Amino acid sequence: MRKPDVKIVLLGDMNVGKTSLLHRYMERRFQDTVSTVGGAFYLKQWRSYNISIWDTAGREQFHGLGSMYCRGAGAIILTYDVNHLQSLVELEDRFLGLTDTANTDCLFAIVGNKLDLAEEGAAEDQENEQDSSREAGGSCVPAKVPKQVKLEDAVALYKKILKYRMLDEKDVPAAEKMCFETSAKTGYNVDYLFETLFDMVVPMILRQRAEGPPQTVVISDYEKQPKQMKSGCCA
Ligand SMILES: Nc1nc2c(ncn2[C@@H]2O[C@H](COP(=O)(O)OP(=O)(O)OP(=O)(O)O)[C@@H](O)[C@H]2O)c(=O)[nH]1
Ligand SMILES: [Mg+2]
Repeated sequence: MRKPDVKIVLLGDMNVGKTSLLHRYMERRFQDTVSTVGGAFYLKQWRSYNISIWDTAGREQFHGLGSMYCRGAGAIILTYDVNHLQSLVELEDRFLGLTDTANTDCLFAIVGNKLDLAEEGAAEDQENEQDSSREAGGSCVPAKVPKQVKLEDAVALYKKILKYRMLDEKDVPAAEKMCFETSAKTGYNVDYLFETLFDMVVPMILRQRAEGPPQTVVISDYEKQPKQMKSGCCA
């Protein structure tokens, strides 16, 4: 298997559409999903770089695995549902702590998915909506509901994340650049989300290559690893 140059992880509550976003990007379609068990990963070649993208389970029972998936991540996509405020709240309450194991220069994107179901999203559907509604199985169009989460709420969370990670706003990409609204169903903004992040992680890869492999072993990191990791899991 090709060795990934960088790791990107999708985190967020169950049902927000993490798996659907990845399917839309990797397989170019919207299809039925089942709630993810544990996690799964895709390998994407972007220019000459290999990027692993990890899909995680939002269900509470898999919560303990989250920090393991985030270990060494170069970017984390915190995903919520624009029509479900609690899913944004959960990002701060339940998921942010899992990112402690990510790289110190890890990038954060905050993504509000299911924009097609929100009233404000109606005008933003892309030309591939026609295709996706056919794939989704017919003419039944779900009723639109007022959008519960505003983009400014996501921007506020991004700023909280910077505080939590003790980062200065001037050293990281601006909040407005890192907060996205998407629809896995219509494809709206999905390529833009992933490809913006890919472009941003390339300099990290180049920096790592220039520095070469780490010369030291951090014993405390080793001790924190779950026992099963010692026998060759690929995370
Ligand atoms: N209308 C609409 N439905 C979506 C969208 N994205 C996902 N869904 C639906 O929402 C449900 C959950 O989607 P998943 O992608 O399985 O959600 P998940 O975040 O991976 O959930 P877990 O694996 O349980 O953490 C499915 O019924 C999807 O078809 C979207 O952009 N628009
Ligand atoms: Mg899933």
